[in-house]
Order: sequence, then structure tokens, then C-alpha cells
Amino acid sequence: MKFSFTKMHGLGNSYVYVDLFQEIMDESKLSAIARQVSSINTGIGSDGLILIQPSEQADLGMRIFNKDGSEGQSCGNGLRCVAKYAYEQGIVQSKQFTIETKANIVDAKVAVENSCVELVTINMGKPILQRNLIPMVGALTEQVIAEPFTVNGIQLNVTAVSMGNPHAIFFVDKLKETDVLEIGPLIEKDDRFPDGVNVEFIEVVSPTEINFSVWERGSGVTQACGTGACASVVAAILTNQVSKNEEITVHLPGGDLYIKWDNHDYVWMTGDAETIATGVYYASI
Ligand SMILES: N[C@@H](CCC[C@H](N)C(=O)O)C(=O)O
Repeated sequence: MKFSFTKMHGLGNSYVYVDLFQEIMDESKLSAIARQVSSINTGIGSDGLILIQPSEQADLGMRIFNKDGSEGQSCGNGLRCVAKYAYEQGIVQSKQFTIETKANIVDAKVAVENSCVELVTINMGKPILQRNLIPMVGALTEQVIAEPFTVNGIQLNVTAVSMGNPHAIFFVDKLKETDVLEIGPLIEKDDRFPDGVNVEFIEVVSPTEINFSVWERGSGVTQACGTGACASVVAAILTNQVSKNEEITVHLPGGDLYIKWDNHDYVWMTGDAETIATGVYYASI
């Protein structure tokens, strides 16, 4: 089996994109293909696989598979790349259009220079804060805001936010590499999160700036996570650590994202998206 692909990244969070307007893929093989293309040694090397596909509800749709083959409901960096691809390849003609994910339908807006998309803004929808919808077990409170959370004997406080996919956010005084590498994988698979969880460690720099690191569910450490950046800004506002209704700059290992939670309603994400390469992949499946 072979198929054409485009490799793209949003702040270093890279995926292999397959355009299902052009290609046909066997549903039963998607998970295995995601694992295969993600391998740096025997595949292309990426954080997973993203399918760009027709949609009945929106202008186009996307599906995201993590490095381990599990399917996620949404992907912020992926959405910006899909928006760039859709505009540059003529799937859409307007600079404003909608994209359907497993989680919701989002609005995308592209800023174009010399026919190239330079910047993408996505209305990511409203964050979900209800504990059972994150989902997270326990019934201490309906929302999970700075709740004591002990892991491996380490006492932390968790704020849980879903952007269509689950995020557990931990505020720390100073970011350390060991947080994501050692504690991240333990929390990802902690029983308190029945569907697993993306894990963010956040250092607040100023009322309009945060530093960010992530252990992604299904992919491990990545250079950036768009839904994670949105969830972290929501968590920082809920815990009164950054300004409300202002654009917050999120410094991720791969670069900056600009996030605004509009009057406790919609979350807006602005950032860039880059094309790395195109080619034909020969799958050994
Ligand atoms: N990198 C992504 C999120 C990808 C999915 C996530 N790992 C999950 O399983 O929920 C982003 O940019 O949002």
C-alpha cells in the first residue's frame, strides 16, 4: 500500500498529513499506519498521523492519530496546519471556513501573503470544565480547579480542562525537564482519568505570559500542543493567575502561541503552520 503525504508542523508539533480528498485509506489500518509513519527509524518521523477529509457538517474535516496509534478528538496545531493545507491546495477558496473534528466544528481564518498562509486563527470553541465530561473521576466538586493531586508521593494541585480532549494542568514555580519526563507518563495513565490525559506543566511569567511544557497522551513529550495551550490559559484564568479577556502569550518549547478566552466563552488560538515536505509513503501493511 502506498499513499501521498505532506509532513507539516505547528511550532515543532509535527504530523504526517494524508489528503483523503485524493487518497483512499483502509479504516482498519489507520492505527497501525499512524504508528508506522511516526517512527523516526522506519517511518517518516512525526508525533502522529492526521487525515484531511470531506465533511457533511463543515467545509472539511480532520482526524488525528497519536504516535501510539490511539485516536485523539482534537489537535490545535493540527487544525492550523489543516487550515493552511486546505487554503493553499484549493479545498476551500474563502479565507474563513469551518473544520470538523471528533470533538466539535471550529472556525478557521487564514492570513495570506503571496498565496501562502502565514498565520492561522482558530475559534477552538468553549472549554468543558465539568469533571465528568473531562472525564475525571471523583466527586469533590463539579469543576476541578487547583484540586490536591498526589502522584508517586509528590503533592501537586491539578486544574482539569477539556478542549474536546482532556488536559490536566499543573502550575509550578519553575519548569523542570523532569516534570514532563518523569511525572507526565504517570499522570497520562492515572486511573483518575479514565480516558487518559494530556499533561501540562505551566510557569506563570506575567499577567499576559506563561511558559509551557507538555507530555501528550499517546505521543509523549512534544514541542507544542495547541489544545494544551488553550486549556492552560483557561486554567490560568480560572486560578486568577493571568488577565481575563486579554491575549495571553504561551511560550512553548517550539515557539509562541497567542490565546484568548473571550469573556469566559470561546477560546481563540493564533499561530503559524509550516509545510516541511511532500512525498509518497510505502506502507509495509
Ligand atoms: N498536539 C495536539 C493534541 C493531539 C492529541 C492529544 N495527544 C490527545 O490524545 O488528546 C494539539 O496541538 O492540540
